[in-house]
Amino acid sequence: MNHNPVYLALDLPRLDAAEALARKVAGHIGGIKLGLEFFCAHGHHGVHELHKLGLPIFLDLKLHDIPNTVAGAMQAIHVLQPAIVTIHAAGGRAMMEDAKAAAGENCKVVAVTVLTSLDGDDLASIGVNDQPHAQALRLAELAHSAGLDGIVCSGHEVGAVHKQWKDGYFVVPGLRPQNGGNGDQKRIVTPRQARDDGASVLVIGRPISRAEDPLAAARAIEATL
Ligand SMILES: O=C(O)c1cc(=O)[nH]c(=O)n1[C@@H]1O[C@H](COP(=O)(O)O)[C@@H](O)[C@H]1O
Repeated sequence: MNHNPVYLALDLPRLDAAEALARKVAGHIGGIKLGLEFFCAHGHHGVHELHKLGLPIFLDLKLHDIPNTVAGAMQAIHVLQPAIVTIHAAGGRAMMEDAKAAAGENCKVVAVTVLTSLDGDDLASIGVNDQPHAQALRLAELAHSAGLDGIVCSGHEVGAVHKQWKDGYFVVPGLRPQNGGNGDQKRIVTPRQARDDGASVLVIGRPISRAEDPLAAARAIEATL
């Protein structure tokens, strides 16, 4: 049986609504991604509740602080048994090394390179003069050398990153089916293209959660993979 690479991003303010949505599409996704909105609202309790569905949990906390603080945060979430946790590659090598060392045993630690909501102009405005592609590759190399399991990047970069890091674990958000609107995302591809280019995990939120019929949307995405 093929492993379903889709992790549903549950960016919803209400716990009952998040649980209901996850339950509805559970047969058509491979895991659940709980991010800042969910974690700030529902914390450990919310994660324990979603664990009841029996799907792997991706805790997208995008940690970015001094090494000691990030390592402490990683230890504090062992009890939640996440399958994947995100940190920011821009936190630097020492932060990434210490985060990995502090992670639970079966937890993949992946570093966000360049957010999919940013383009070249956004990078220039924060003093990064490279385009997203070059910056994502640079941070991927740093994450690799720091001993992480993989990175988060857009579908525009995943093919190139895959070529330089053969056994990396690549999380790709910013996915839109053929007929989907961008919203706040600037570097998007289709789920199928990201998978074909080497994505290990496809993060999909609004194309399912905001669809008129989320179950039909999840099924339609699954059928393209
Ligand atoms: O780390 C992430 O998951 C992430 C990184 C990134 O560069 N871009 C990005 O959109 N995400 C997350 O992926 C999800 C995308 O949601 P949708 O745009 O609704 O599919 C959100 O939960 C974001 O927090």
